Amino acid sequence: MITLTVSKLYKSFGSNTVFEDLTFTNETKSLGIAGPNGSGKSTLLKCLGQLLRPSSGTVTWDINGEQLSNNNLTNILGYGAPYINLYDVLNCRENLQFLSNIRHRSSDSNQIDDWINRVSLNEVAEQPFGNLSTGQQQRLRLAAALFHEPKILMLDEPGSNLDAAGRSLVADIAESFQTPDKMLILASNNPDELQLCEQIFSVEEESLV
Ligand SMILES: Nc1ncnc2c1ncn2[C@@H]1O[C@H](COP(=O)(O)OP(=O)(O)OP(=O)(O)O)[C@@H](O)[C@H]1O
Repeated sequence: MITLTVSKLYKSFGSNTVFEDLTFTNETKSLGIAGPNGSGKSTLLKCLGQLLRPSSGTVTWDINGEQLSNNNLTNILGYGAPYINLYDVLNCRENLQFLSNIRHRSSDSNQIDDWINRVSLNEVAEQPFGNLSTGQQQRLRLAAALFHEPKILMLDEPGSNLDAAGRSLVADIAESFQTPDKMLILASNNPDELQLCEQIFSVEEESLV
């Protein structure tokens, strides 16, 4: 079981306070982060995923009752978002292979092919990322977040630019995280995506709703 504990989290950019004193615990398998444009969903998700340092406060991860050593999420986190850039000049397979190399994992080649198929990019697998359509790029971002089989998955607006089949893929991915040893955190202002989650945190109301 994974437990996320957020305590007195505060983040500002200069004089712009995005949120202050956020305190909550999530033990459910899937947490949605809701709120209108500019309310701080991405900023909170980045703080939870250690992409951004909070101005103050703490984010703590416990797995099966034990705090994660150094709170280090590196090998257990998958993060998919429009602002996670892949390399334009590398093709789909090369981008995933590059990520695998920097994670020092040698066992990923089957997962790479598997995920390229699962996101239906097999026909463009040899195309440079920069030549893909925006929806195809979003599909590769999902594969990049998932092929190393993370325990914690964070998705920011996962359905953006996706067609009906792509949105259904996101629902399948969310479903696959509904097990006690995993946690999905999904930031969105799309009610259909938020419905995939067991519990919702509103950044506007600064509380679980
Ligand atoms: N790197 C940054 N530097 C300065 N201000 C920032 C930065 N990132 C976000 N902000 C500000 O923080 C606030 C929250 O932005 P954030 O992107 O977290 O909102 P959001 O709820 O995810 O919005 P959207 O629904 O449009 O994606 C906004 O006022 C934004 O201008």
